[in-house]
Amino acid sequence: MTDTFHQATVVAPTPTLELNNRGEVSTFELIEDCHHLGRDPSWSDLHINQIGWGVLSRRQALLVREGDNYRIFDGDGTQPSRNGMFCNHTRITPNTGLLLQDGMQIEIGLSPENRIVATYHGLPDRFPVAKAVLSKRKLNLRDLNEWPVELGRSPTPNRYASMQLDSPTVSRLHAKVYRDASGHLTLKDSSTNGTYVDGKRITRPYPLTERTRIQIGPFTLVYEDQCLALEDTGSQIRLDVHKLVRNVRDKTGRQKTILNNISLAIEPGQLVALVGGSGAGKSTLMKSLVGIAPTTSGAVFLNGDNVRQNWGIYRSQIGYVPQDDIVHPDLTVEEVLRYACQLRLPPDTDTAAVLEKTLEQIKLSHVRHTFVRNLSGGQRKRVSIGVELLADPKLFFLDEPTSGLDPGLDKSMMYLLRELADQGRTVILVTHATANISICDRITFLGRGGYLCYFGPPEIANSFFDLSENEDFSDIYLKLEQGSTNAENQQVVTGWSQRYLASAAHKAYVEEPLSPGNQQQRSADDRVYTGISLIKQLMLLAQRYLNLIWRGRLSLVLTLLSGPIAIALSGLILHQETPLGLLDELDAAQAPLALSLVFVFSCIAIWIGLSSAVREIVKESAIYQRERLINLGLVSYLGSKVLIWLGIAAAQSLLMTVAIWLSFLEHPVGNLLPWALGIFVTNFLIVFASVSLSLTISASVKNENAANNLLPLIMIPQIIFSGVLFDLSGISKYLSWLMISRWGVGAYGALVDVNVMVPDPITLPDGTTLPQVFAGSSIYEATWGNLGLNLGILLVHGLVYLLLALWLQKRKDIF
Ligand SMILES: Nc1ncnc2c1ncn2[C@@H]1O[C@H](COP(=O)(O)OP(=O)(O)OP(=O)(O)O)[C@@H](O)[C@H]1O
Repeated sequence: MTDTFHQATVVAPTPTLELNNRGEVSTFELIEDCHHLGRDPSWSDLHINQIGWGVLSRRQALLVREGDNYRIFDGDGTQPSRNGMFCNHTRITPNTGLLLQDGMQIEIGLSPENRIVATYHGLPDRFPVAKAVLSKRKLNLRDLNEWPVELGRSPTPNRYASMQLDSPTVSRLHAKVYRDASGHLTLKDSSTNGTYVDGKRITRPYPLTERTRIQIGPFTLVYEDQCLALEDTGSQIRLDVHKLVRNVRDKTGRQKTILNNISLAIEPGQLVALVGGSGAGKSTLMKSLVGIAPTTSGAVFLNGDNVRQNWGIYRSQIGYVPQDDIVHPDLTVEEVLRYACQLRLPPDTDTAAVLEKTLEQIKLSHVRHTFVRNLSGGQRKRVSIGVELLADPKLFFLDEPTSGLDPGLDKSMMYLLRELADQGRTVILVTHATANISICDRITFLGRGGYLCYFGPPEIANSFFDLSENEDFSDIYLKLEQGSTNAENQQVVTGWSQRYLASAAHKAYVEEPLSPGNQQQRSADDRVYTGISLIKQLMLLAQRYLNLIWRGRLSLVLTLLSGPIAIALSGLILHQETPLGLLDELDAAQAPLALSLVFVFSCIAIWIGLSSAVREIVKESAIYQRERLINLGLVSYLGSKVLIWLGIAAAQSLLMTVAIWLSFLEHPVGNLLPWALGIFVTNFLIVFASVSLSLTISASVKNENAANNLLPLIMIPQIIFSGVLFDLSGISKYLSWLMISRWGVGAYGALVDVNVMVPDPITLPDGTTLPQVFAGSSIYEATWGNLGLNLGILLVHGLVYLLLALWLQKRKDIF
C-alpha cells in the first residue's frame, strides 16, 4: 500500500456582485482590478441592457480593487448616477465611495417599487460589518407547517413561524399572517401603533399579494415569492430636501418668501446644525423638515418617502423637541416619562425598563423625583429630549435646545446630541450658540429671506466665508448682516447664496449626495390613531390631569371655598331677612330680594366655572401639539378635562348647598323636588356650562394673557342679560337666551318659587292697582316644565360649548 499524498489546491474564492431586480438576478464575477457597471456598452464591462433594468444608469458604478475587496464609487467616479446608490440609506459618493465587505447590500435607487439590490459576496472580513447592514432576514412561508406567522417585538419563544422586530414602538405580538385552506395569505393587525401596507394603516384583514410592502414600526417587510423578507430595519434615516420654497403673506397682504429654494442632503447618523440670524427661517425650515409645516413647492424625503405623504409611518420614528418645553412643570421627571411612556408606547411595554434606560441616556437618574419646575434650564430640556427618546426615534429634531443655557450646559447638551448621533440617529438642531458647532457633521447657514448660504462641514465654513485668522464663526453672522438698508443686506445674502451654489462645497455636499425621492403620489394617511384604546387614553390623561390639579391644590381649595364664602357673606348681610323661605304674611320686598340672591348664586357659580378652567388648554398648548402629532385623541384629551371638572363641579355644588343650608335659616319650600337636591343640580349644571364655555375660550386664544383678558368680557354680559337687573324685551330678550345666567336664574327662581312670594297688588279706591317692583314672571314659574326647560338648556349650553371647543382644537391639527 502506498501512501498517496494529495496536495490540496487552495483556490482563492472570487468576489461576486449579485444584482437582484425584483426577482430577476444577474451575477458578475469580479476578477479585474477595476470594473465598470452600467447600461453603456462602450463603458461598462459589467454590462446590463435588458428591459426592466432602467433604474440602472448608463454609468452606474465603478469598482476598484482595494486589498482583498473592492471599493465601489457611484457613477463613473466623477459624476453621480441618476438614481444613486445607498448602503443603509447613506448615499455612496463618486469621490470617496465605499469599501465593500462580504454580505453588504447596496440599493440602486430609493423607490421601493423600482430598485435594484446589489449583494457583494467577497472574502469574509476580519472586521464585522455593522449589524444593521446584515440584518436582512427572510422567512420562507412555502413549507411552513405552523400558522399563523407571528410578527412582533417578542413573538412566542421558540416558534419558527415568527419574526422578531425589536423596537419600542412595536407591540409584543404586532401582526399575524394567516393562511386559509386554499393557500391565500391574510395579514391581521393586532397592535397599538398600527401595521401599514403601502403607506396606509390597515384596519381590517389584508390579503397579501406579490410584493406587498408591510411597515411595522421602523421595519419594512416585503412579501415576495412566498417569502416574507425583512427589507429594512429602519435603523437609519436619510433626509433629502429638494428645492424647498415657502411663500407667506405678510401683515400688509404682500407675498414674501421665507424659504428660498433650499436643497440639502443629510446622511444617516449626522449631527446637523441650522444656524443663521434671527428671522432667517431656521424654525420654518426645521418644521418643513419634520413635515409639520406646509411648503409652497419642493419636498422632503425620508429614505426616499415624501415625509408629508408618509407621516403615519414615520410619526413614531421622528423625535421633535420644539422651542417651548413639552413637559408639565408640576410633574416629577419620572412621572413625566412614565405618562409619556404609557401614552406613546404599546401597553405591553416594560415601562420600568424603558424608564431606566431613558433616564440613563439623558443623565437625569439622580433627579428623577424632582419636579420639572425645580430643574435647571438644561435639565428641563433634557426631560423634553427624554420624552422623545422613549420611542427610540431614528430622526431627531430639536429647536434651540441650548437657548438660555450657560456655556457649560451648552457644551454638555451638544455632546449629548453628538452621542445620540453616534448611536446612528440623524440629529438636526436649530441653534444660536456656536461655541461647540465644530462637533457637528454639517452646518446649514441661512441668510435673511430663507436663502441657503452654506451647507457643509463646519471646518470648511471658515474658508468659504473668507474668515481671517482673527475672525471666528460668529463673524459669519456679521458678514451676512452687512448693508445699511434691507435691500442692500438682501443683496449681500443673495450674493453669498449664489456663491455657495457655484461652490465645490455645494457640489460635494448637496448635488452629489442628494437623492431623488420616490415620486409616486400617495394620498396622505392623515388620521390620528390613538394607539391605546380611547377609554384607556382618557383614563390616563384624566389621571395625569388630576395629579397636576392636586399639585396645585391651594388654588383648588380656593376654587372650592370661594362659592361657600360668597354665600356665607350674603347670609351675613341678610341675617335678619328671610329671602328664601315662604313668609306667613307675604311681603312685596321678598321676591326682589330672593331674585337678587339667586342672581348672586348664579354669578358665583358662573365665575367659579369660568375662572378656574379658562387657562387649562392654552397653558399646555405646546405639549398638546406635540402629543397630538403622535397619538393624542381629541375626545380623550377634552374628555379628561371635562371628567375632572365634573368632579370639581359636583364638590363645589355640594359645598354651596351646604353653605346655603347653614347661612339661611329659612329654606325654600321645594314643591317640585327637595330644595337641597334642586339647588345642587342647578348649581352643578351652571358650573358645567361655565367650565365648558371657559374651555372653548381656552381653545380659541393664543396665550394665557388673552384668556385672562377675555374673562370680564364674557362675565359682564352674563350679568347684564340675566334678566334680574333689567327688564329684557325685544332683541335683548333673545340675547339673554345665549346667557348661562338667564337659565341659571330661571332654574333657581322656579325652585325657590319667587312668583308665589309676590303678594296680590294693592287696589286703590278708584279701582286702579299700585305698580309692583316685581309682579312675577313666567321665567320663574314653579312647574316641572319650566324647571326642566331651564335645566335642559343649561345642559345644552354646556354640550354646545364642548363641541365648539372640540372643533377649535381640531382646527389646530396639522394633518
Ligand atoms: N406663517 C407665517 N406667516 C408669515 N410670516 C411668517 C410665518 N412663519 C414665519 N414667518 C416669518 O418668516 C421669518 C422666518 O421665521 P423663523 O421663525 O423661521 O425664523 P428663525 O430663523 O427661526 O428666527 P429666530 O432665530 O428668531 O427664532 C420671520 O420673519 C417670520 O416672521
